[in-house]
Amino acid sequence: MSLLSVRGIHKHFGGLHALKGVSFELEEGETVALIGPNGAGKTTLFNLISCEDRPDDGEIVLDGQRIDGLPAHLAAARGLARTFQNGRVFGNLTVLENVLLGAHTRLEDLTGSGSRPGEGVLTALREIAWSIIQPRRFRRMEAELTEEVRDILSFFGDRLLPRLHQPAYSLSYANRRRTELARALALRPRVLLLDEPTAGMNPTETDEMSEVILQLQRRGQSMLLIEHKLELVMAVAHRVVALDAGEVIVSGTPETVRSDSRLIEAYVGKKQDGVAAASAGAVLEPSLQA
Ligand SMILES: Nc1ncnc2c1ncn2[C@@H]1O[C@H](COP(=O)(O)OP(=O)(O)OP(=O)(O)O)[C@@H](O)[C@H]1O
Repeated sequence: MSLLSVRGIHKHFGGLHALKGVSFELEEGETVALIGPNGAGKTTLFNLISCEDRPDDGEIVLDGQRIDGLPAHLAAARGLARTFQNGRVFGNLTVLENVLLGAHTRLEDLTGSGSRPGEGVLTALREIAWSIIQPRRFRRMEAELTEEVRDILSFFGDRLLPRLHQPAYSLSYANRRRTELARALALRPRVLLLDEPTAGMNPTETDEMSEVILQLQRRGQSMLLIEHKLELVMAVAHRVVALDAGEVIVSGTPETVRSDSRLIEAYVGKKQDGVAAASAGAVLEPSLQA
């Protein structure tokens, strides 16, 4: 049984049929890259898998259980964590606080508080009460979580650790994106969804992120990755699923997908008749930006 199964997903936005029966699998420990030109439906698919939106048809199964249509916080509790294309951190919180937020779902499990949308104040009161009733246990847990945050931040070398207590607004763009990824990792996700983790990064930062992804892979982390940079896809993906206009046009190993004429067609927008030697790699390097 696959860790994540996406089966026959359809999504409409008014008259636009954004996803047309998309299916693919993610196995335990695998990194699958979702590629495709702008507007292909990649982010829409991420929004459905992370349960920020629900499909019109089809099903999404994590570890044998359907998750499509669940509230997003329950999907997170089942082990889905994501990062966003534009990077989302809380500017006024420190790096430590931002990453601790990622562990919040697990903290709730321990305290039994289990927040729901609209219950923010009640949840906070319950947690404060809990910390007063069991201060030693709470402090121990906090110390353990802080240690865990340090461990996660060490993935990024000395990029974040020395900045543990700095507010996120004072960080560079690349460090804010690293902080966001660290927060997702603090959830200890079964499946990590990375939406263009190197967008806006320079080549050195991109190489570093590629190394982080490979490190996560070695630890057995299962990942779905949206990425336009072909070099990064080739370096980290076990398999590639290429979308165009809401449909899977080709899937397979990076090498086979890269040289598939359907991918070239999707990006270039017309048949490459007579271009015998062309491969998607040759046509699309250095990035898959449409
Ligand atoms: N909330 C929405 N309302 C209306 N249309 C939407 C909405 N979200 C996405 N779309 C449309 O659905 C299609 C797929 O968009 P999506 O953002 O998923 O593509 P993408 O492959 O992620 O593109 P990009 O690489 O540019 O991020 C596009 O035509 C987009 O305009």
